[in-house]
Amino acid sequence: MWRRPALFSYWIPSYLWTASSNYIDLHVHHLHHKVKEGDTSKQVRPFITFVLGGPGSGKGTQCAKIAETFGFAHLSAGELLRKEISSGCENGEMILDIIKEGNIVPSEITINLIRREIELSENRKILVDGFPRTNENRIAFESIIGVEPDLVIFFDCPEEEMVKRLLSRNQGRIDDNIETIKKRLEVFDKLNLPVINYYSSKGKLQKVLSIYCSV
Ligand SMILES: Nc1ncnc2c1ncn2[C@@H]1O[C@H](COP(=O)(O)OP(=O)(O)O)[C@@H](O)[C@H]1O
Ligand SMILES: O=c1ccn([C@@H]2O[C@H](COP(=O)(O)OP(=O)(O)O)[C@@H](O)[C@H]2O)c(=O)[nH]1
Repeated sequence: MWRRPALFSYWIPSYLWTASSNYIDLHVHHLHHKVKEGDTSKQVRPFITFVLGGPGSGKGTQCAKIAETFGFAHLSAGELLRKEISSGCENGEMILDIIKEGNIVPSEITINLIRREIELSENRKILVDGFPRTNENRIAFESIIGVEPDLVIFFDCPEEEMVKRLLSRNQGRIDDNIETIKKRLEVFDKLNLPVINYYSSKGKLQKVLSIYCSV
């Protein structure tokens, strides 16, 4: 999909995360071959960061902070799917039924939404929040988009804390009820943890303890 530029003209950073009692500080440890400030060429391969974690672990909250602090574009897969539902498009009803049950939307639908956003964005530093949810999602992304993520951040959070946060999220979400939350937690354990383990084995995973993050 993107022409890989001669030599590496995209970011290959290594991040150092420091967790302390009530905040997380993200330090750029060193940067090699940094994309020049203001380089918005769509020909440059984007620097892709996947942000994973259980439901309510704080992915959206922390992505907003990372995006603001470090100038990333923030694409939330769940938000893109919810927009599809409210747009009344042909897949809307099917997506709604799947989200209500805490299940996973077919890869092709989610990936097409993510791809469209990446293509529309001038920003070459992209945070993909809440995707991939399954190994099947991951493999489909690699095959359709043709790239692997440069970095994967995992917000690790105790289950009881996630439940507490989701029940007080108060955003009127159809899936923030105890029955659907139980299902989402099961799906996370069964399908998303293997993705997290996969990226850990590839040396791409940065684990952050969510209880030490500030809102
Ligand atoms: N570190 C935190 N401490 C307490 N509450 C938090 C924290 N991070 C997020 N929250 C709250 O928990 C809820 C879920 O967070 P959110 O970022 O939406 O999670 P996710 O995107 O992983 O589902 C939100 O109401 C948010 O304000
Ligand atoms: O790649 C994705 C991302 C989200 N979802 C669906 O959208 C819901 C909400 O996801 P989101 O990331 O917004 O919230 P979280 O469950 O992490 O709180 C999930 O339970 C899934 O049903 C999906 O099917 N594929």
